[in-house]
Amino acid sequence: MVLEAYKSNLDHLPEKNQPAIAVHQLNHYFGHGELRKQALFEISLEISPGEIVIMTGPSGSGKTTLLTLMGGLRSAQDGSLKILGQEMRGASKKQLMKIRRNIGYIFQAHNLLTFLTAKQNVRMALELHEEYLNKDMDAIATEILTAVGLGDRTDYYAENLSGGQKQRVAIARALVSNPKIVLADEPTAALDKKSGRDVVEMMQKLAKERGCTILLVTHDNRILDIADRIVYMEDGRLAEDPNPANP
Ligand SMILES: Nc1ncnc2c1ncn2[C@@H]1O[C@H](COP(=O)(O)OP(=O)(O)OP(=O)(O)O)[C@@H](O)[C@H]1O
Repeated sequence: MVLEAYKSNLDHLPEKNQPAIAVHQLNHYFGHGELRKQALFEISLEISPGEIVIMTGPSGSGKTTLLTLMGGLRSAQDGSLKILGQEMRGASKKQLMKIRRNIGYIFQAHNLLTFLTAKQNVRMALELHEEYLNKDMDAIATEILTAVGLGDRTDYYAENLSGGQKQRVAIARALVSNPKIVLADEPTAALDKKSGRDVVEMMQKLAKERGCTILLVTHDNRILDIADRIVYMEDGRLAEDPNPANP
């Protein structure tokens, strides 16, 4: 009953008015007792549906911690964190799972299964969603791989693809089920300048076509221009970049 109510809450989400991500006074701590260390301090941030936000800032400033909290990959401890209207603090495992199905994840180490083909890697993401089980998942996987420029590589094993191609497969895999949110952590870190640029432009294009919200963590100044907005993290605190055109 509760789950049903929650499902209908998600299905009828007033997307235009409600932020995709709403963070309010979020604190996060690692360790216990004397070793307890605060990593995030009073973070507040709202991201609208369809918005592309880049988070940047020095190493160790808390970017990955915040991203994994938003992805429901670690538990929110203090403050409020709403993803697609669902409060993540105190959420049940079921609620977290439901939210995770609406999120695509792209990490630096693309995490492809190297013994599967590009198409099989993308298909796996669809198999997690009941609504695709009766559909032609191979055709859907092929379509998105073509959209990221890999139409002629669908049957290549991931281990035989270049770094840039693997990252494009990871993008196809993250976006194939039309997630409402994509969280990307340093998606260009392992790529040369041209491949990095291609990959983020691909993400930007697919996200805009599909109305998907993107939060992307990067140190890569060359890709800041794809963002609608840039936020800056330092020492666990967040600030809107005062001058995003000249990082
Ligand atoms: N599992 C953990 N246990 C203890 N401390 C942690 C843990 N994960 C992160 N930290 C600490 O929290 C702080 C923020 O780390 P985080 O990885 O979020 O930073 P970051 O901005 O993503 O850094 P980078 O750009 O290097 O990835 C750092 O001081 C880090 O040492």
